[in-house]
Amino acid sequence: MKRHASLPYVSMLVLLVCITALDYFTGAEYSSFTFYLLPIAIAAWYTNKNITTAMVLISAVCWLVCQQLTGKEYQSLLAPYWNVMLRLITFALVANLILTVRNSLDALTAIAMRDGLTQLNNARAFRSKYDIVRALAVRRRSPLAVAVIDLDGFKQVNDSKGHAVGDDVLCKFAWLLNDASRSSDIVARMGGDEFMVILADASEASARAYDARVRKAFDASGLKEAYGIDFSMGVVSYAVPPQDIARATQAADALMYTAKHDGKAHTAFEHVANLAAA
Ligand SMILES: Nc1nc2c(ncn2[C@@H]2O[C@H](COP(=O)(O)OP(=O)(O)OP(=O)(O)O)[C@@H](O)[C@H]2O)c(=O)[nH]1
Repeated sequence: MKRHASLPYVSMLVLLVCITALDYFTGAEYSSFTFYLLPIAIAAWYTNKNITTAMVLISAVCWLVCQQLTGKEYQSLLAPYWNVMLRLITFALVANLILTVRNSLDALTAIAMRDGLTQLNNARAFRSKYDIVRALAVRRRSPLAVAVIDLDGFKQVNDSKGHAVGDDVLCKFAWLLNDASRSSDIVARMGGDEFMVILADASEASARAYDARVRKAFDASGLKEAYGIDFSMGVVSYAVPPQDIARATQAADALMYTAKHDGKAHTAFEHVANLAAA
C-alpha cells in the first residue's frame, strides 16, 4: 500500500490545531493534556528526532498559551511555568520512548534482511527487493537480469581446511561479488555457497559484461589458487521481467545447473525477449 510522504506532517499539524482549539474552548476546568501526546507520537514514529523535538516544544507552548488564555488563576507566578516544565518533561519522555522503540524495530528489521555471515541481503530481502526493482523496470521499460551463482568445489574447502576457513572464503567471494556489482543491483546470499544477483537495467550485453567483470575480480582475488574453487553462473536477461520472482530465479537456476553439468567454472546465458513465448 502506498503512503503519501506528507501524510504524517499534515495529520500531526491538523491534530495539534484541533487539540489546541479543544483545550481552549473547554476551558481551564477540563484537562486536554493527554491529547497533545497524539501528534507527538506521530512525529516520533514517522518523522525524525529534530521534528519530534520541535513538536514537543510547540505542544508545550500551545498548552501553556491555552492555560493563560482560559484565565486559569494561580496563587504563585511561577506555578504555570512549573506546570509547563512538567508537561514538557512528560512529552519528551513519551517521545523518547517511541523513538527508542522505532529505532530498535528498524535495527531488528535490518538484521532480519541481512545474511549473518556475509552481511549481504538474505533470501527474504532478495525476494522483497525484486518486487521494487521489477516495478521500476516495468515503469521505465528497462530490461532486467537475474543471476544465480554457485561455487564449484567449495565442500572440499570445508573438508580439508575446516569450516572457519570455509566461512572466510564465502565472505571473500561475497565481497568481490558485491564490489563487481553496481549499487543499484541487489546482491544476496541465498544459503550455503549459492548467491543471486538482480542486475537492474541490464540488457543481454550488460549481463555478459557483468559476468566478465565478476570473473576478472575472481581471478584477481587468488581464491582459485589458494582453495581450488571456481564458480558456475546462470544468467537470464528479460526485456520485460516476470512478475513472479520464482519464475525468474528458476530459469537462472536451471541455467546455472546447465553450466555445472557442462564442466563448471563458466556461465550459461539466456535472453527472454517475450515472456509469453518463454
Ligand atoms: N563454511 C561454511 N560452509 C557452508 C555453509 N553453508 C553451507 N556450507 C557447506 O557448503 C557446501 C555446499 O555443498 P556443495 O555445493 O554440494 O559443494 P560443492 O563442493 O561446491 O559442490 P559443487 O557445487 O557440485 O561443486 C556443503 O559442504 C555445506 O556444508 C556456511 O555457512 N559456512
